[in-house]
Amino acid sequence: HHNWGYETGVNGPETWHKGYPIALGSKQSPVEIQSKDTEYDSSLKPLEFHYDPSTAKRIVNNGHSFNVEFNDSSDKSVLCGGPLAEKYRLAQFHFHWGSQKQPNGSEHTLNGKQFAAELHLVHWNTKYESMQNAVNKCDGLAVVGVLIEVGSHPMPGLEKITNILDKIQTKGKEATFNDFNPQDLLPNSLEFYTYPGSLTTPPLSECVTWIVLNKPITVSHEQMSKFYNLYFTSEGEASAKHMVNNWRPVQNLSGRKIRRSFR
Ligand SMILES: CCN[C@H]1CN(CCOCC)S(=O)(=O)c2sc(S(N)(=O)=O)cc21
Ligand SMILES: [Zn+2]
Repeated sequence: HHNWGYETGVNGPETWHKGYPIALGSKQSPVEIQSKDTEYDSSLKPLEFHYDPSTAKRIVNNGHSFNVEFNDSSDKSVLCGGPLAEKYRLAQFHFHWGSQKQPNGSEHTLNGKQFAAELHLVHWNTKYESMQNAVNKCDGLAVVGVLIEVGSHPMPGLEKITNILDKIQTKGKEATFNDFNPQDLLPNSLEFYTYPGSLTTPPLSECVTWIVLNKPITVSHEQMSKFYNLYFTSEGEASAKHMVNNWRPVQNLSGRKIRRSFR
């Protein structure tokens, strides 16, 4: 089952449980967030992003999305505060999106709305030696989810990314990607929702403290369309498949409480 993907009925989310039984677990992600059903928690601290742009290293098409990878061999780029009891190191960020025809591709939905796309900033708990160790601990990862809508204004912080995507069109391609601060991809407000969940792709480990920002960012149609030009498939593969609709549908909350940082 290492050829999981997003092709409905072939290797898509409905088939993942065959290789990863945890797919049927009770702490799966993403989920639908209904603000009215969340609980304001005054003990939640403000989120603190301490990112050093020099830790940005590489951008890679991994056949599922593209990852901007960071050097996580020291505490130079960390997330703390919010619901987190410890410091979490930034390892990578990536996106999930829809397609030209089916423009909605966010994973979390907010008050019944699915957004065009979603950014995931992936961090692992520094009390565990590595990401590998962290993914099998319930407090191993902290992923910040940023909802993305398409509007008339481009997102300046996204330009550096959309301008290099033509260098990593197919699976396995990579390019150097230095001097980038992911804070340039955040909305003005850091109000957030938080709940215990999982990776939204195999291995679907239930190791994630999810932190979903309440406000979306806005990118332009031109910026979004550059995502649709990527391929799931590697160069020269028989049938080329555009990298579109790489999102998992919402999963059952199964009694989980979603807390919010704002009244
Ligand atoms: C395509 C595989 N995606 C995985 C890869 N990693 C997990 C496995 O790592 C083993 C060392 S990950 O921790 O980088 C990660 S975070 C998310 S998400 N969409 O929930 O933010 C998915 C994934
Ligand atoms: Zn993701």
